[in-house]
Amino acid sequence: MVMQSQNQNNPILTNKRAFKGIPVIDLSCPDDAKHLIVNACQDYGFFKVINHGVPLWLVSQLENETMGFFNMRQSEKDKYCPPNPLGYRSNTIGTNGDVGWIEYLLFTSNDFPTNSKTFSSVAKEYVEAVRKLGCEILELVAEGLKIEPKNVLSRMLSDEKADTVFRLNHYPPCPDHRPTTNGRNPIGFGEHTDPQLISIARSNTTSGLQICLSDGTWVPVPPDHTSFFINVDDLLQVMTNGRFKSVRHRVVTDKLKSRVSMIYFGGPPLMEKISPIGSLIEPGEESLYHEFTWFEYKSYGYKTKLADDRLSFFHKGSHPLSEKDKTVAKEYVEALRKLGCEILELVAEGLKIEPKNVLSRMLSDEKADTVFRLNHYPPCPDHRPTTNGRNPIGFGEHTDPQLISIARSNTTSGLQICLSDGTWVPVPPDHTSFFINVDDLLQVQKCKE
Ligand SMILES: C=C1C[C@]23C[C@@]1(O)CC[C@H]2[C@@]12CC[C@H](O)[C@@](C)(C(=O)O1)[C@H]2[C@@H]3C(=O)O
Ligand SMILES: O=C(O)CCC(=O)C(=O)O
Ligand SMILES: [Fe+2]
Repeated sequence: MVMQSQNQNNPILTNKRAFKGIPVIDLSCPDDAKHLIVNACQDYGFFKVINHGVPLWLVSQLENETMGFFNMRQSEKDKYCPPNPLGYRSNTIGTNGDVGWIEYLLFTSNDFPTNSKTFSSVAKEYVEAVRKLGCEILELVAEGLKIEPKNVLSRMLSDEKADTVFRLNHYPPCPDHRPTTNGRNPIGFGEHTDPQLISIARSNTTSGLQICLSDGTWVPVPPDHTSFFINVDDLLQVMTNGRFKSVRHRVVTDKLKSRVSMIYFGGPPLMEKISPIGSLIEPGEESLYHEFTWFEYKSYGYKTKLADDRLSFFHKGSHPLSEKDKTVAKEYVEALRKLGCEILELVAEGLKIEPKNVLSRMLSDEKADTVFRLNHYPPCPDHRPTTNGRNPIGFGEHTDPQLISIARSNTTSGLQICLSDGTWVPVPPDHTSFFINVDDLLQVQKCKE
């Protein structure tokens, strides 16, 4: 029997001739660098910089402090795990069910609460140094693209309200290193693009990072602990009207060595409006993206799963509803919102709480955070019950996080609810009625009474 080695499965080799390696940009020659950077951003959305000016002692000091933190006992590290996605976390990435063989510290601008004063101040100094490097690179991008003024991109990172994220990742050696069913090593950080403008990453000497080329093949990035790797992120793809590619990347684990990476994500101020830069829209071309604020993009993006294509939601050609359908949807949502208010007023009256609009006002507020969802569950041909004896799942069990949800379905059954004793009961469909769910916030409101 011939055993297939992992490399034989690996599409990188089939494409080896086409890919010439990760572009290396020497920042000590800015005149060459600006053109090379533009090419790299167009071809791969990824490149490495050398002679970057960030002191290596600062980089090593931060790596030492970082390992000092991750080497602490689990119970100590768990103390830095606040109820939001910032701070220390292990195994979970984001808040939407993604997991990885990883532990990390996640910080937002200028605030690096850690176990030691030295660690926090070294992190601060490091972020300031890489932010400057980010500005330098974005100015070279502007020069290379001939866009004026040359700080049009970099000013978003230097703005005092810039929304910076800083992340320290630790991927411990992964002992159970059997390749998964698709022949790949277990995942440390699943495939994704970074939502910001640019990301600046430095790792230790352990490999694992891979980037996805435009033809869909994945290539490993040879580690280089003295250099920085630069990613084009989603916003830069939008601002260049798709000329630059936001690079899809992932990290696979190593069986023996632990990997540490430190990544600065350069985001603009939350209220910054993002749209393609006029001079980059070629004659005869159209703006590919709707205008949005970074706040809107981030709020949407942080509700998605890691691997999702967040940009497609803001892509002009791909709005799922026609103009006519959008008007109908708007009218429908407005009618349901009114129904929701009426029900919440009846709830207030029933509970004898005053004033009677105490709940309903939250839906009628002009800033109310409404979500509207249209689901389609195609017939599922492979309808063998799963191992637990149930039919295949269309939408897994959950509670809705809002105040109330108002649902209508066609005549196909499928919805089930869980009773307080844990039994599941089917909801007979009724396409002329609405079904009302008590959501998480209404449960909390009620407990407060
Ligand atoms: C699953 C997620 C984790 C993430 C927020 C998101 O909902 C989708 C984008 C993810 C990402 C990727 C780049 C950065 O590591 C990060 C901090 C970011 O800004 O977007 C993470 C988010 C996270 O880990 O919270
Ligand atoms: O660890 C790495 O090198 C990459 C991690 C990453 O992509 C991220 O933190 O967004
Ligand atoms: Fe990333």
